[in-house]
Order: sequence, then structure tokens, then C-alpha cells
Amino acid sequence: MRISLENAGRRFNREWIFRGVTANLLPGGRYAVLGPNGSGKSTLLSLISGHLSPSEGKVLYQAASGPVQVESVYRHLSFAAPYLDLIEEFSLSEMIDFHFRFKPMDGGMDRHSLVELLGMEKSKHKAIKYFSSGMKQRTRLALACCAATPVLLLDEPTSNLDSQGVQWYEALIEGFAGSKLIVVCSNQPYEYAFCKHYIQITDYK
Ligand SMILES: Nc1ncnc2c1ncn2[C@@H]1O[C@H](COP(=O)(O)OP(=O)(O)OP(=O)(O)O)[C@@H](O)[C@H]1O
Repeated sequence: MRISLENAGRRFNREWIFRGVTANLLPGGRYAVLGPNGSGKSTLLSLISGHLSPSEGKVLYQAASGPVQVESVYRHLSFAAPYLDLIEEFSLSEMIDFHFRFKPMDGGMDRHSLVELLGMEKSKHKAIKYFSSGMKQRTRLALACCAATPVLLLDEPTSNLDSQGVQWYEALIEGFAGSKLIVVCSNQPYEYAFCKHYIQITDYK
């Protein structure tokens, strides 16, 4: 999947958050969206994911099979962010089953190996609402990284993770990045150490 931003800008009411973003996000590319708090990183990620439309310019999606309309791009994307809700009433096992009814799981994985990867054997029947914030974040990351989609979008991936969790995240990326196009919004260099390309939001003010 190739995602092209053509002179993309977004404003809320009268305030422009960014303008004139032109970038080609290529298959297998690793991109970090950088900038201080409140600069517009999450907003740009929402444009890339198709959750928000640009106020000016275009965001275009091109799969190997041809152009993809924004309405159906979600099928090609996996997304993890601390503000994305999990289904709190579900147990971990139920959450995994539910998630992968809509998205194929990475070839080598099944529910059991995903629980093992999370290190949550003892919690697989526990309701997500009783998970700690770090356990929830690990669950979001594992669901996103283990989906067989060509695009992986991560917003502040290690928020709520302790140092062991950060190492776990690094191993997760190494294990599952494969040939995916990855975009990470971050302020923490260790979250995007694997990225080769940078989009500085402050360049587009
Ligand atoms: N729906 C909205 N309506 C109005 N303003 C919004 C909306 N969403 C975001 N903003 C504003 O857009 C600006 C950029 O917010 P955004 O969350 O994209 O920044 P960020 O760089 O991701 O911040 P952080 O690093 O703190 O997560 C902020 O001023 C925010 O208040």
C-alpha cells in the first residue's frame, strides 16, 4: 500500500493545525511523525488512516490491486493508540477472537500464540476492564502488529509501558514489521529508532 499526501492541510474551526503536507509513504517504509505536544501528530495520523478528511489537499491510497477509496481503506490498516478503546466487557480471548474476525491474523499466529506473546496466559479469561493501563496498551499493540495488514499506524506506542514493556515493544516491531508500511507518531526516540524517514509537523505550520 502506498499513501500519498498531496498538499494536505487540516484546520479545526479557524485554526490551521498544519498545511501543505506532501509526502509519499511507500510500501515497507518506516516513517516517524515528530513534533511537540499539541502540534498535530495525531491529527495527521487520523488523516493518513482516513478517520479525518483533509480541509485542503488530498490523501490517496494505492494498493497493489489498484486505487483504494477512503471508505474501505480501514481494511488495509492496523492502528494502535492509547486513546483507542478496547471492548472492556470482553475477556482477552474474546477480544482476540473478535478482532481477528475482521482482519486476518499474521500467518504464523493463532489465539494461543498471541496470548503467549503478550505473556498473559493467566489473564486470558479476565475482562479487559480489569486490565492495568500497561496491559491494555500491550493488548492494543499486539492486536495491531499481529494483523496481516500492509499498513501499521502507531500513536505514542509505549505510553503506559514500563522499561520491560518498551523492550517488549521493540521486539514486537522487529518480529512483525516485515514489509509493512509503518507510521509512528512520537516524542520518544526509542519508539521510532527503526524509522528511516521523518515528518516534522512544525515544518508545515
Ligand atoms: N476535534 C478537534 N476539534 C478541535 N481541535 C482539535 C480537535 N482535535 C485536535 N484538535 C487540536 O489540534 C491540535 C493538535 O492536536 P493533536 O492531538 O493532533 O496533537 P499531537 O501532536 O498529537 O499532541 P500530543 O503529542 O499531545 O499527543 C491541538 O491544538 C488540539 O487541541
